[in-house]
Amino acid sequence: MSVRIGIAGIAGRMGRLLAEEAVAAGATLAGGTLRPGSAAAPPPGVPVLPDAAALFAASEVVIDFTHASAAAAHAALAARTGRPLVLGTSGLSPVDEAAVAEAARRAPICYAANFAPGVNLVLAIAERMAAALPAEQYDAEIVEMHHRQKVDAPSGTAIALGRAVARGRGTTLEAAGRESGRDGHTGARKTGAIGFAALRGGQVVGEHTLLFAGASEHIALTHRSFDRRVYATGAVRAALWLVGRPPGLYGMKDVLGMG
Ligand SMILES: NC(=O)C1=CN([C@@H]2O[C@H](COP(=O)(O)OP(=O)(O)OC[C@H]3O[C@@H](n4cnc5c(N)ncnc54)[C@H](OP(=O)(O)O)[C@@H]3O)[C@@H](O)[C@H]2O)C=CC1
Ligand SMILES: O=C(O)C1=N[C@H](C(=O)O)C[C@H](O)C1
Repeated sequence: MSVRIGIAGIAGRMGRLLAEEAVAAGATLAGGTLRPGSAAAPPPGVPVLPDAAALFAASEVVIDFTHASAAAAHAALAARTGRPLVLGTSGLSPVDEAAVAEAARRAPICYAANFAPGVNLVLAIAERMAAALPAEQYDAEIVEMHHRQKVDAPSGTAIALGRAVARGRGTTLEAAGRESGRDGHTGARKTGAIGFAALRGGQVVGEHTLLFAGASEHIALTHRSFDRRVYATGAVRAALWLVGRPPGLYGMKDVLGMG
């Protein structure tokens, strides 16, 4: 019997690709949801379910690439039903992330800023680079560029890169401090802070560069996605991996065996 996958936000850019990739992986599409009140057209042949509760009831695993405002409710449904959840949505607040972590005590949840395998390798390398390059000598700056429709900034991946740098330096992103959106009389850059710059334009799928800027040298690590299908393939892989796992908060590195 093939795994029944449900897709929240079925009419979105990612929702449509997730439906295609789920079928390509041999899964059955249990159905999808639209934003409440939305008039968007779902991909042909995919059953549209009335709400997220119906989606969880019909599915063995649910994939959510929607909007941050929906993440906590989807995580709560995962906890209530025990059904696995793959969460790719970005822009979650600390409160939303705490709700996801709490839900993961009762259901397996795979939450990842980026489901592309290459990005997860970059995150691991970023942590090692940060451990080797002292914060007093190398300023860490993260630059990302995305399509003009993206609604959150900096991207989830940029924040994950910042967290990886902070971990490598034995601290947290909150303690290191974020410097974003510099404009006007900002004062000098703080030593140890992690800088973020977000560019938006055209149809850029996703580009991230982590720069370590020293007085005499720069070292840059760049990842570029050319096709967002790479995220859909990774998320479906995560969904199939998650079925039958015990409750817990997993990441794409666990799916890839890099945990
Ligand atoms: N982790 C990763 O690897 C990746 C993460 N993402 C993230 O995934 C999210 C979606 O991206 P993308 O597909 O480009 O965005 P889209 O806006 O194209 O798709 C999101 C879809 O979700 C719908 N939606 C919003 N709220 C709900 C809800 N409560 N229930 C059901 N559907 C809802 C939207 O409807 P409507 O348009 O009517 O508002 C829209 O159709 C973003 O947060 C993005 O950053 C994207 C790519 C990779
Ligand atoms: O919105 C997008 O498109 C993407 N969002 C994710 C993010 O915020 O990091 C992943 C990828 O960069 C594409």
